[in-house]
Amino acid sequence: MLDQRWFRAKARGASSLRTRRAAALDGELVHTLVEVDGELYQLPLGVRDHVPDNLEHAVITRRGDQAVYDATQDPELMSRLLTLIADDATVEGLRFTPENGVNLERGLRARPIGVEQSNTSIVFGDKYILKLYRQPEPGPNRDVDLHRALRAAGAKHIAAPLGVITDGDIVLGFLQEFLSNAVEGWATATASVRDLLAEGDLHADEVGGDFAGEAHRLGTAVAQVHTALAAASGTASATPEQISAEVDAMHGRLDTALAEVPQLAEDESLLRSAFDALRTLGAPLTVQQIHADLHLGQVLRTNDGWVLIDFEGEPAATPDQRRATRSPLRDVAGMLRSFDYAAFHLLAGDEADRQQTARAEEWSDRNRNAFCDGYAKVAEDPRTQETILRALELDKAVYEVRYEYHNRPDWLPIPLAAIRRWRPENR
Ligand SMILES: Nc1ncnc2c1ncn2[C@@H]1O[C@H](COP(=O)(O)OP(=O)(O)O)[C@@H](O)[C@H]1O
Ligand SMILES: O=P(O)(O)O[C@H]1O[C@H](CO)[C@@H](O[C@H]2O[C@H](CO)[C@@H](O)[C@H](O)[C@H]2O)[C@H](O)[C@H]1O
Repeated sequence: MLDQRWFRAKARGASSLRTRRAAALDGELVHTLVEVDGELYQLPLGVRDHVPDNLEHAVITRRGDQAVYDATQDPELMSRLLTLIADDATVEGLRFTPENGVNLERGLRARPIGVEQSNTSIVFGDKYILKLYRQPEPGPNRDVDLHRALRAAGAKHIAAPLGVITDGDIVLGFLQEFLSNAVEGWATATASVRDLLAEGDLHADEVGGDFAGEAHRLGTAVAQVHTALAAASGTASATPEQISAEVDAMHGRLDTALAEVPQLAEDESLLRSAFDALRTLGAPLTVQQIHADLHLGQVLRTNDGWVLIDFEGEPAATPDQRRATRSPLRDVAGMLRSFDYAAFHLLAGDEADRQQTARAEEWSDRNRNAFCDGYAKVAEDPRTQETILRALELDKAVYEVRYEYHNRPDWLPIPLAAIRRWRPENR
């Protein structure tokens, strides 16, 4: 577990492991929930006498002739989960439930999605994708609930929810429509930047891979999802106490980042005054349910348009924090930061080449503006709320500084440079 991306407490390690529940779904598939230092993890296990060569990498332990291995890597065992959902089955207290009115196709070949993520996802044929939550929590599951609410509101721009696996009030798995012709926003955006940087003499609007049309459509899609979420679960005006608590939280996140990343110190006062400016906003701040972890890796471009995925919320947030209503501008800020990342990630770690830096800035400005233009077709133009947007972008950049410091130190200059671009002499 310590080697897996989904094991969140890597830095801390693990000192105790306890099996909370083990359910034999059949002779070879054993569903387990284990507690590591009090935190719950989902581990579907395969148990076989003879493990085929292509599953050797998944073996966890052997008991005599029997091997115990990570069942998510075994297409045959995963296909059984789809059959159980299609059958609306209950086995050993686990419920496998299709969404109302959904008839699932059985017998589709399963394959793990293959990318290391916070959870483990399995694709069935080219039709369905099942996300197994590695750290499932008792109580409402935001990803499932918001997909259902958006579906009920007739929202486009999401993948249809098709079924769930539950254990009492714990959602273990979420089956959705698989968008087989989709490509991730991050891949298409960065391909566009690569085209631009390869063409030293051309501007962002002159190269074949210009992304502005896509950024515009993406802005419209995000605003439509916000409008649908507002219709489904309402909006409110944040009280002065709520705003104050949010500003305090921003300062708290900054305190933590400053203690860990010395390079952030020179911009401390810029950051603090951007956060404090929220305390004296002249206008009300509207809050509602939002995506809450939006970036170019959370959007897929299909033949029909953009789709937002993964409504779990911020990875590090507590369940209560995830359920809280937030300003939709937080999602906008996340996406604006992502355009900045896409523009500058190819240059991270290199000596600054002025021409390429200028091109990357141009790409970022062009696509950030196109996104806001697209958003403004459906909802209020985010750029009219400059103070809020600045504070939210900087708060996200502070989060990213810590994230990169711990996970991808080569990319640390990306959020640090973004913060520096807010210095008055650089505006
Ligand atoms: N409905 C879908 N159709 C096609 N691909 C998807 C779909 N949902 C997720 N994916 C792919 O699976 C990856 C992981 O999904 P995500 O919901 O972000 O899981 P995690 O919580 O593990 O990050 C995504 O980055 C995307 O490439
Ligand atoms: O795993 P999550 O998708 O919940 O998010 C975490 O990892 C992201 C990186 O995969 C990280 O995003 C940062 O890098 C992205 C490019 O890889 C960029 O598009 C985002 O704008 C940037 O924030 C995210 O912050 C982290 O929570």
